[in-house]
Amino acid sequence: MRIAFLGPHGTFCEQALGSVLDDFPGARTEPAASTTAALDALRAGDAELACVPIESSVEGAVPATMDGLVETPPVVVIREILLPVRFGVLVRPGTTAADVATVASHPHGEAQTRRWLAAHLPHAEVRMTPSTAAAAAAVADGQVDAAVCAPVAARHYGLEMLADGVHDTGDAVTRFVVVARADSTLPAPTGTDRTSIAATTVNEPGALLAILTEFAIRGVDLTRIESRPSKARLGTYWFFLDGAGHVAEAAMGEALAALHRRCTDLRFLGSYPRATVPPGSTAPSPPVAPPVPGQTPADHAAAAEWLHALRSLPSRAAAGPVVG
Ligand SMILES: O=C(O)C(=O)Cc1ccccc1
Repeated sequence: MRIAFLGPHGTFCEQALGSVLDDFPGARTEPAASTTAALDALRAGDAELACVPIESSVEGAVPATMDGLVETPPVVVIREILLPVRFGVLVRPGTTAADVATVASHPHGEAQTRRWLAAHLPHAEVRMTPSTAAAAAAVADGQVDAAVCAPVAARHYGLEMLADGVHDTGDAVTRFVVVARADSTLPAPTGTDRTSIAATTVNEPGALLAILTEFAIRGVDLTRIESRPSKARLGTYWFFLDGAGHVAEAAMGEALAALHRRCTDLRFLGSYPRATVPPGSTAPSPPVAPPVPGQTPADHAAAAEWLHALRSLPSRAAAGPVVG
């Protein structure tokens, strides 16, 4: 099995994937030049899975991933990974801060170190690269003077650390997803799962509220909401929603069925185990709402059983029209 990931070697994405690789025995990891390229490799059949960053606790969504998830042919998330991130500034050996005229990073790397860069390298021009490790490679090639990236990139590209721990906000966590083609198998429910969808709806007052209500009335804890342009015309959007639960469970399944009746387009983007921050990190895991009384899986099962019993009562043919 081939797993494409946001490369080159030395990205946070590679670290995230490495942390779950034992669960994909025999997998071969293959660096892709960008998030879009990793998802394209998956869709083209050049990889069976793709691992890409989807959001960070500091900078929010990774737009290329959100957009890539709703392209066709359809893909689904089968796994999420939470990785605490720490940034360093890497340079060619012997470079001092005074020598740094250009510094490169992934947009999320720049966003998470903006204040540090303004304070310590105020005259450096900041350039964007498809990944933090691509920035490190550009330093090694002499295209830029410094990279904001994972400290581990130093040994991949023969660089040295000019400064470590340069992030503006401590305890930053990035969420990565492992994505498969939609015709592959669905992860079995674990009891602590997350389901992702993307929906479009008509433009009328209350349309989004109606979508949210389908989850609320079934006690589904929504864990994320994002919107992205549909790209068809200005003012039309995909709404991306994540909720606690698995499509195989009654509450989530019924909510999705209701959305199918209500939305102009609905994409199922996967049900997969909810990740926590790895042990040893001081960063907190995402919050989880307690179950709503009357809406637990056991409550749904009891209600379904009751309905099934009602429907199993012997039925009588309806009386025909009275003639004469
Ligand atoms: O570029 C990388 O190394 C990535 O994996 C994407 C990213 C960039 C910045 C913070 C977290 C993840």
